[in-house]
Amino acid sequence: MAAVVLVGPMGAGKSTVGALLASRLGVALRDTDADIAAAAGKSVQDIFVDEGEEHFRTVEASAVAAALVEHEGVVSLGGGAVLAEQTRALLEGHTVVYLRVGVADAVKRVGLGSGRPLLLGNVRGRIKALLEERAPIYESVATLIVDTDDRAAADVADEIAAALSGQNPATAGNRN
Ligand SMILES: Nc1ncnc2c1ncn2[C@@H]1O[C@H](COP(=O)(O)OP(=O)(O)OP(=O)(O)O)[C@@H](O)[C@H]1O
Ligand SMILES: O=C(O)C1=C[C@@H](O)[C@@H](O)[C@H](O)C1
Ligand SMILES: [Mg+2]
Repeated sequence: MAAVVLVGPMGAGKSTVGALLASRLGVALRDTDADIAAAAGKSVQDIFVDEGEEHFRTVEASAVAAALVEHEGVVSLGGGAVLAEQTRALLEGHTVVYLRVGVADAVKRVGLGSGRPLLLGNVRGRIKALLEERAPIYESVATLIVDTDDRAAADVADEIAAALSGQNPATAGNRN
């Protein structure tokens, strides 16, 4: 079973913080976007273009279910993985960290949005809408919420590692 699961929108830093956190905890990172791309033999973006978002979400739900059971380290989910009811149910009982990010920082971090099919055409507008729509969903699955705006990824990873080891109980355990 996964030790800790990272959720949050595109640009929150799930993959980046996930790698740093895994190294602090001495475990491996499993990133479900990477799993899906490896299994399909093509990028997430190409899966969206060739097979469509609905197909991607079906594959994603299976990839997340497998990762949560099989992987004992850090699991970083794709930004939209929590849209699946099955995934939200599977997250119950896990330590789930919501990496929160505001529109400005998310836009800065994703740049032109390359490789992120849902941002094509209007990066800022799409990010703003996705953050608004999804914030309550991320909050509902989170056992810990960590703000990432104006912070280095290493600092975010340090806070999570400290909270997990019980050094910072004030920020731990705030499941909504
Ligand atoms: N706290 C941070 N401060 C500054 N830059 C960051 C921070 N976290 C991540 N980044 C940068 O932002 C970009 C996006 O980060 P990352 O790919 O980890 O996001 P993600 O949450 O995994 O997004 P996606 O849902 O698209 O997979 C990367 O270039 C990364 O280096
Ligand atoms: O927020 C989203 O819906 C997505 C985020 C990425 O991690 C990828 O899973 C894909 O680009 C979709
Ligand atoms: Mg990622």
